[in-house]
Amino acid sequence: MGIVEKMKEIEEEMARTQKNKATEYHLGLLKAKLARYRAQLLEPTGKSGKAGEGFDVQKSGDARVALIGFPSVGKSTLLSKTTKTASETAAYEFTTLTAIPGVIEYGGARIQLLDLPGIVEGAAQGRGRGRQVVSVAKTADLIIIMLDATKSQEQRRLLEIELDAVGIRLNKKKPDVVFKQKSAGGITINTTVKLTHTDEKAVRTVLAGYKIHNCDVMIREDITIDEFIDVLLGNRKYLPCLYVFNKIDSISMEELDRLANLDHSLVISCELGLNLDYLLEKIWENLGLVKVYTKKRGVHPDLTDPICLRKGATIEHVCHGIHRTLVSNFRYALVWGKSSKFAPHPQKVGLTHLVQDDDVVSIFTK
Ligand SMILES: Nc1nc2c(ncn2[C@@H]2O[C@H](COP(=O)(O)OP(=O)(O)OP(=O)(O)O)[C@@H](O)[C@H]2O)c(=O)[nH]1
Ligand SMILES: [K+]
Ligand SMILES: [Mg+2]
Repeated sequence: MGIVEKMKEIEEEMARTQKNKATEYHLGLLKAKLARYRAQLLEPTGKSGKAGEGFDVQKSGDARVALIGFPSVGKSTLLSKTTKTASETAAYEFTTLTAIPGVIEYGGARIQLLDLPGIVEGAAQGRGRGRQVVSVAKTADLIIIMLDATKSQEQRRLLEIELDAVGIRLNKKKPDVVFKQKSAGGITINTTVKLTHTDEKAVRTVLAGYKIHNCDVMIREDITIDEFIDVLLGNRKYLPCLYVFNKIDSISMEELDRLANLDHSLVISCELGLNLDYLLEKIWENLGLVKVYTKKRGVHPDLTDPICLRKGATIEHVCHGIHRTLVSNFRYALVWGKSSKFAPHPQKVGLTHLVQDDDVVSIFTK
């Protein structure tokens, strides 16, 4: 029996099993088993390139955004409208058959936008090019789930299931759980909050399911058992996601209003170019990019060519952005802007200083 069939059997058994106190642990075990099979399913199967890479597209620029959606929702139209790259668009499904990268230039950043083939239900299990598509999604810094505003809302849930199946968690933080495996000493479970979605026994059952008999677990958040399994497996990707409803030229104002107000959602029309600027703004915001301008002694900062960094970046990252060897000759830096505690005056800082958006930085070397 192949993995997909085995998974199907477990899913069927889970569906058959009534959910109550008595079956909770059995269901927990089944869930753990299912998650293990899913992981196996995603193991690379030999020749087709790098592990889980899917399509062979080089990452470039400051961040990568992946366009995920059913066929013909307008993904390629969006790429063609927001970048200099043209991707074939047509009224028929599966027009796009491979990954097509374009570059969005925004706020001094170069953001790689990946147009991808449309995916269908069962993509994660290998239907169509779905598995490749969802693998590429895992390499992105932001996912755009593109939806056809004229079609049923069911689309969104189906896409979420596909991404979930490959370990992508959308708009979620990594659960606050510390898990440490040991070679002896049994299982210790500590909790700092009251668990309302699961309990210690369920956690122990799952650990048994993974044949883990010695470990320390510290739970610092009211997690579900699924979230605990995520921590255990460890290879989950927690990514921001924007739900973009396209083709609003073809829906009523009431419907438009409703969609625009959903969480993490916005509405656009690629065809009419409606709201595309707002989309770019939201992409920037959700990527959490920070731009820093550099300044040489005695001259004005170069405002045309910022260095783009991730939120949480330090002066050390700025140095790397300028030159590879700068860090080894580093003496101190002066920073102007939001991160200077003497703003509007500069602050003298070291390599570990956190920079903020729009800071100006001067590096002084030995
Ligand atoms: N009404 C309307 N149609 C649009 C809009 N954007 C795209 N379309 C149309 O939708 C159809 C599909 O567009 P594509 O860009 O090829 O869609 P896709 O998601 O890339 O499709 P696949 O590559 O097949 O997965 C084309 O006929 C487009 O002209 C829009 O904003 N409004
Ligand atoms: K199409
Ligand atoms: Mg396309």
